[in-house]
Amino acid sequence: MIAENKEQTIFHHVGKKIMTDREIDIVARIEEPLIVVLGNVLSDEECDELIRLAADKVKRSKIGTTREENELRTSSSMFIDDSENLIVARVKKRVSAVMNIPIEHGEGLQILRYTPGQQYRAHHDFFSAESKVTNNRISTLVMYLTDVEQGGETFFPQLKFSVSPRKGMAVYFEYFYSDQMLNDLTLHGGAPVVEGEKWVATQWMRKQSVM
Ligand SMILES: O=C(O)CCC(=O)C(=O)O
Ligand SMILES: [Fe+2]
Repeated sequence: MIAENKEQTIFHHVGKKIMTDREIDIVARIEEPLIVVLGNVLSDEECDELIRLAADKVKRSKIGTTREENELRTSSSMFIDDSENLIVARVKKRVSAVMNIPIEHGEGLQILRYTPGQQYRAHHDFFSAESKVTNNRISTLVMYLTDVEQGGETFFPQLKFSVSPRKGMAVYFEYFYSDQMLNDLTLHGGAPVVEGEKWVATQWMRKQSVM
């Protein structure tokens, strides 16, 4: 039974499909906090193109890419701001429809690459109250651009839940609840890759437009 006092969510899709320019599958969901596993979000070609754009960017210049030195995240990351690119524009439009938030609230697509041993320790995507950030993040879509032979799961330790990376699939979650405890439960990380390479594209949405 769904409790009457269930909190409002941003994600409004029901049933098993989301109709965008692509038919996306709602594979599984946890209700509070809302976590949704999605299938068929990106085509193989779109995944490959996002990886190519990111790899290209690393090669062209070291600007825009950071090899993380801290303990929290050991992967490499870069933002794709290639709005000229037709595939990027199409993906962003789809992502906005899935997340039910205008793309102007998005920070741009962040591409992360993990090689064996690399990981993203458990963290929250929102900024803490002490950070004084006024336009905080409210939701996340992590899209998997590769299959990973072993390891690399997105894990939610408080919920004892994890998602295995699968090319073209994604995991969505949001943390814009009035009950801060629900937001805190969205603690998550990327488990160390054991074998293979893991690439993801993350879209974070903010409460207000960033443009
Ligand atoms: O790599 C993952 O599975 C998680 C990525 C993540 O937490 C993020 O990009 O904020
Ligand atoms: Fe995260």
